[in-house]
Amino acid sequence: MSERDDIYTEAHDRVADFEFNTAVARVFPDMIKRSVPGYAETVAMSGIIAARYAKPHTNIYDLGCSLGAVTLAMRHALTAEGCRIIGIDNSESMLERAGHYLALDDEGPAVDLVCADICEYPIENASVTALNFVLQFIAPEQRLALLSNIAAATCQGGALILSEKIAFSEDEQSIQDTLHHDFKRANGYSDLEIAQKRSAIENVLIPETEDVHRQRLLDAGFSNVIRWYQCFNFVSYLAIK
Ligand SMILES: Nc1ncnc2c1ncn2[C@@H]1O[C@H](C[S@+](CC[C@H]([NH3+])C(=O)[O-])CC(=O)[O-])[C@@H](O)[C@H]1O
Ligand SMILES: O=C(O)C(=O)Cc1ccccc1
Repeated sequence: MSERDDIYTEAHDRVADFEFNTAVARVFPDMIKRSVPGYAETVAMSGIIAARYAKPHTNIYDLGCSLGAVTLAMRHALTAEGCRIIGIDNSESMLERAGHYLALDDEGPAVDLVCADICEYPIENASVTALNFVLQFIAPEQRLALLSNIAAATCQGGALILSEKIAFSEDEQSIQDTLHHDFKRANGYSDLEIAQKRSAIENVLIPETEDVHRQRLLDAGFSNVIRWYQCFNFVSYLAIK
């Protein structure tokens, strides 16, 4: 089992920007489970959706794969013949650990893990791509280019599975934030941990509204966007080419 996330327990005068370093990789399964409401369901359903949209002899991408949770969910669910799964992350600490999990798993199609920036990596012959809580970490001005690359590489009838922390109008924002913080508190995070993590991610994780996400997915070349899951401010979309 993963170690407990105690990264923000001590008080700091100045909280550094959040990074996917070795300390975060070590506690990541605990951190994401206690921080993202519905994370386990999102991962499991990404496998179910990938199986429905995967086409034989295409590539299945997990962009920003971290420890490979979605990579493995897709690997276990796929039934289309001759697919290749490619998990990409630019954090060496994450990928090294993903490699250990993958080595314990031998069920399903071939998986390649690649250490690269997803904004630079060539995506080709895709039927399914997952971006599970990753686009939110890409600079907003780079998001359309990334989604356009994915759409251009995706075959007709293929899909993008996109999960994000999203933003709302002012009134709803404060309700959703309060409920998210209640969720974190119920999972054992103190008010200090919640406040320090909040300032660490402030300039690093940039949420956008549902309208912005939907319009950009259409502009990128997807023809249909549906919301298939929401728990508080964490939402999952299916964009179909
Ligand atoms: N430019 C980039 N290129 C490659 N990787 C990147 C980049 N920017 C960020 N990352 C990677 O995106 C991942 C985001 S976590 C994804 C969870 C996973 N999908 C999961 O379903 O468990 C989400 C979270 O921590 O909230 C990290 O591993 C980063 O290194
Ligand atoms: O912890 C938070 O407040 C989040 O928004 C989710 C999260 C989960 C893991 C790393 C960074 C952000």
